[in-house]
Amino acid sequence: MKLHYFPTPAQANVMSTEELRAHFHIGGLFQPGKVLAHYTDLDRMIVGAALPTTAPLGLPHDKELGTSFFLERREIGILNVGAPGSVKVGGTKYELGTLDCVYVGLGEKDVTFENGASGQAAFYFISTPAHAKYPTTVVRKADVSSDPIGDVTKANRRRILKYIHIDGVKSCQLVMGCTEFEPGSVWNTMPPHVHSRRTEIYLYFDVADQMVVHLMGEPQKTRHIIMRDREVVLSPAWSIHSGVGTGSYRFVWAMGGDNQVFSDMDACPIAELK
Ligand SMILES: O=C[C@H](O)[C@@H](O)CC(=O)C(=O)O
Ligand SMILES: [Zn+2]
Repeated sequence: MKLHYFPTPAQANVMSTEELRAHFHIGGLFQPGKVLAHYTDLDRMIVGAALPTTAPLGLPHDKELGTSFFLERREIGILNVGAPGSVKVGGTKYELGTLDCVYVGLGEKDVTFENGASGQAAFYFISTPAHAKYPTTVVRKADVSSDPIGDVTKANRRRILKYIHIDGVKSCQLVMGCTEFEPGSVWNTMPPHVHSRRTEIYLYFDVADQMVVHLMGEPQKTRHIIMRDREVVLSPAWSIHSGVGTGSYRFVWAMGGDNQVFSDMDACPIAELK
């Protein structure tokens, strides 16, 4: 499991494109027949993907974890960004349609990913340290309702679908969901914000052959990273995390850290961005 250590804001401000990408961007996470995961120093979040083909795949238990199995001291949120597939937890099989999610709590030894009939299931996961066990729970996309926010004239009309959060599926610290847009809207998280209490990881997907220009960095010293389909960007506490697509896209956001209240964020007014 690759370990990610973060530069300071001052270091990030002067990095080259290549250096910035090496620290904050993860590509190639979805590989047929493999489970790949990266261990970050963002609230010790592990980000990964499982792309089962014919055989089921299990969670890794690499030495970086220091435990005898992946969820011994952790919880995990798994979201299917592909066609239907299933996740088996203990003896129970959970069928997950596109954009369905399963939360699995501390202590579950056997978690496996299985492909569905179409052969295109794609599981994305985020795991955070946990200190109590919450029940394994499936959250279906159809059951996650949300009123749209933003404004078509600002190209940011979108729905924030919250799956694992304080008023939904309970967790120790993980907060996880997905944002999708109304046709023609392409800006996420604009105006941007920071939240020093929590760190955040984005997975951009359904980007097709377009790109998302992801804005990061301190609000008055922004940098950008070009994102392609199924790529991940890491956002430390001091960084904004916002993006604009050249076409339609969706993204999964996930946070670890202190306060789980979604609205607890410090806005960065557009007029003050640099
Ligand atoms: O802290 C919250 C996260 O940054 C995202 O949920 C924001 C987002 O999806 C959006 O505004 O489009
Ligand atoms: Zn945020």
